[in-house]
Amino acid sequence: MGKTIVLDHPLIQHKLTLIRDKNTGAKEFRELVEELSMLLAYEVTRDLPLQDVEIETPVCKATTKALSGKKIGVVPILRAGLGMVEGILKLIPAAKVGHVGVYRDPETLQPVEYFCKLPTDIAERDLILVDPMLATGGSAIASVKFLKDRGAQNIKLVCLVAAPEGIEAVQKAHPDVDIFVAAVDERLNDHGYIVPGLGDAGDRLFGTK
Ligand SMILES: O=P(O)(O)OC[C@H]1O[C@H](OP(=O)(O)OP(=O)(O)O)[C@H](O)[C@@H]1O
Ligand SMILES: O=c1cc[nH]c(=O)[nH]1
Ligand SMILES: [Mg+2]
Repeated sequence: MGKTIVLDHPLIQHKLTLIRDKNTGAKEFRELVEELSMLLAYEVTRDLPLQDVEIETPVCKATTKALSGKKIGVVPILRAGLGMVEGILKLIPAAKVGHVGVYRDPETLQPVEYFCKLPTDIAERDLILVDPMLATGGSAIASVKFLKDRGAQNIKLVCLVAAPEGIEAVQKAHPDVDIFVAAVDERLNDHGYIVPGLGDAGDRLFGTK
């Protein structure tokens, strides 16, 4: 079974409260999602491999650590996942970015796939799949399958707010995928929205409501 890691650092909890507030406008919402993504990325990349490098400090020669160059891919689930990309790229600028387009049908809540553009060497990369919201889990499950069908083997799912139902569904469908979240909320409402949640992340990021 994949692990679910809840990242409850005080800075993360504080910024989450700000984006949950319905009075937070699109500009501040976008900035906070970027900052939160950066804070999550710090923990998500904790297991990146290092190698010894020889350098010379102003004082002496030294053997120190540097990233060994593991290939990473960041894959946002369109649209809302786009809001998380810049924050992660600030920490790992060499990562390549793939895009998976999935929206949730508002009536059936079933995921509808409409776009996919991935780096050609996707199978060699460790992937960080990002979406602010994990509700029923349908979109994330379909996106992980998308990536696996194209050869991806090592996928981490990174979300801001998750419902217990969504976590359980992803763990069941893809037990090899670890999930990193800033908060696990109470439940889903009758319309499949996370309670208390933050509303529709895509609409709040892009001002489409
Ligand atoms: O876990 P699920 O029940 O599948 O719901 C979560 C999905 O819903 C939202 O996307 P939405 O369909 O609103 O598309 P958008 O990002 O284009 O707004 C959200 O960003 C997730 O992708
Ligand atoms: O609460 C929710 C559920 C799905 N998608 C969102 O953007 N928010
Ligand atoms: Mg949306």
